[in-house]
Amino acid sequence: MTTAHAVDAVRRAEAAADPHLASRPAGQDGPLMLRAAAGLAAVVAGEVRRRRGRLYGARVVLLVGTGSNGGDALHAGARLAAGGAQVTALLAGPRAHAGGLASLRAAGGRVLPGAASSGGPDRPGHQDDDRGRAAGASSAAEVALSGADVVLDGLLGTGGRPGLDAAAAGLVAAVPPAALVVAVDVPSGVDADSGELPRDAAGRPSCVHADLTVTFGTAKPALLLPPAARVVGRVVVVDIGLDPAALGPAAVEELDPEQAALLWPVPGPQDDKYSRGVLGVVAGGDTYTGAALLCTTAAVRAGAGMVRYVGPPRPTELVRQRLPEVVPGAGRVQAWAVGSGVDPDDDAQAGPLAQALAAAVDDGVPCLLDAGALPALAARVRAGGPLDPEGTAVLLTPHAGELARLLAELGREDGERVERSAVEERPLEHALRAARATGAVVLLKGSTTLLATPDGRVRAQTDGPGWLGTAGAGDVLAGIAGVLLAAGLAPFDAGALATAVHGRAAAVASAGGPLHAEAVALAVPGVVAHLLTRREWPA
Ligand SMILES: NC(=O)C1=CN([C@@H]2O[C@H](COP(=O)(O)OP(=O)(O)OC[C@H]3O[C@@H](n4cnc5c(N)ncnc54)[C@H](O)[C@@H]3O)[C@@H](O)[C@H]2O)[C@@H](O)CC1
Ligand SMILES: Nc1ncnc2c1ncn2[C@@H]1O[C@H](COP(=O)(O)OP(=O)(O)O)[C@@H](O)[C@H]1O
Ligand SMILES: [K+]
Repeated sequence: MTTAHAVDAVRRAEAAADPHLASRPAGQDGPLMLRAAAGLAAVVAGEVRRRRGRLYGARVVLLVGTGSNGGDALHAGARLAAGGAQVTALLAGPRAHAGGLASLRAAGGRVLPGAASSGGPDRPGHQDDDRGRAAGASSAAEVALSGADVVLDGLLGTGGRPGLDAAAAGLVAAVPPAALVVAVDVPSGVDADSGELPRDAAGRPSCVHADLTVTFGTAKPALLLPPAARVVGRVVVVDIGLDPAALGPAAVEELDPEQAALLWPVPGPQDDKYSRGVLGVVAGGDTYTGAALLCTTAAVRAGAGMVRYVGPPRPTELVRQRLPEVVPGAGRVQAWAVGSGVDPDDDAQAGPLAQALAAAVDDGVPCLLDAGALPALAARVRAGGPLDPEGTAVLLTPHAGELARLLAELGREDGERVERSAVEERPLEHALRAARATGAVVLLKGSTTLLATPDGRVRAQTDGPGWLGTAGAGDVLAGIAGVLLAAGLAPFDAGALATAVHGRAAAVASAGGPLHAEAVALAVPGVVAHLLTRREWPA
């Protein structure tokens, strides 16, 4: 499991690991920063050697803010300079970390003012110009950056307020596209705890876009969470000697292949189709017949003991023709997956949908509620309050637009409006809110899919290629997750595992090019076989 811890928890663990942390005089840096810098330098040196053969002569530019994040970059820069790299530090602020500066200078590195508006490294360069645009980099900084092979972003770490000031933004804008951008601890500008990306006046994310993030002790939540996950690149965690017990429980988790393989239900000799789990599907209708096919195909391919399809004659006939394994009509099930491609005004599907919801609420039958089933849930919660998370196993699978509508529906009496854009900008806040308000586990779909429980546990999965954003992909996810619910997995596990397998199946179906939703469903058995036999995802 990849885990991330909140900034507060990291600070407590750092204080526990180094009791002298707060009292050390400037310039005398303790073991934690020196380990962080050593680990950072080793990762960067390895990456440079992989790319250009050797570290000697590589042009490394450090973007240095005023805090300890800049200190890490400067100490790492000193090590890289000692290894033969040409290292230039560009100072974004009026001061920089004393110990780091001394060590870089001693190793032969250069130190330059970064911002155009600053007269020297000792003068502030923070003012926005009168239109609020970035102040731009100094000409010396522009020259240094234009030839950089590697840029280390040490502007802001866990002590940073979200967003870049004008001086920092000017430096970041001058980073050449070909340079390898390595974020120190977190890409500067992101909100380390929430994963939110502040925007500049033109609406663009005001943060560093990294190819690689080297983080210390444990990942920070933003490295796993949407929307920040898309600006962090590959994440490498450097061990700096923090005690896991001092870190406490993770704020965010991501399933890795070992966990996924352990969770995936494997039938034994004692099993039959009923013990493995029967999934009932209420999906599609006379309009969206495809949703019925995609959801049931995914369920069959994900290894359901049995799939029952409930719907009007036209989709039922299509399912019967294409999937001889599927049993038409309602009956006993171990879980329901309902709502994918169901028009909330479809009278034919309203009855089965309501029955599945009632079975979930009254009898605790596990239930996935997607798309067209979400309004019925909102109505149920408005009438009867949140579901009991102990007595029910309900997984909601909205995309951002559906989550906005669900929250608006739940807050209708208060006249609340929730825009899709607000969910996209602050997905963690909205997913947690929906989980608390409904008593269900919320799976918020997107390029990074977020899972939140009513008691505040969070997982984030970034497994699929952008090609997965295609019509019907959500119906396939519902089929996979439904099978896992029917096999007895808790909604939080079923949702995360289904998301991971769905994303990896999309990668296989895509092989770098376009895919269609059915191909994702068809790729599921191969991905699961690979996972179970090798404990890793297919390449
Ligand atoms: N404390 C420790 O034990 C360790 C800390 N480490 C490093 O220290 C970092 C945290 O250092 P700090 O707490 O000094 O914080 P930062 O280095 O993140 O920055 C804090 C400084 O930046 C200024 N600032 C904050 N937001 C700003 C913004 N938006 N624009 C301009 N200036 C802004 C603040 O006034 C402050 O001077 C970590 O991310 C990590 O890189 C590592 O060396 C590992 C050990
Ligand atoms: N940019 C993206 N990168 C990776 N996966 C994505 C991206 N956009 C969407 N997805 C995934 O594709 C699926 C789309 O589901 P959904 O929005 O319900 O579409 P539909 O209703 O057409 O099936 C979700 O699993 C989502 O996580
Ligand atoms: K940084």
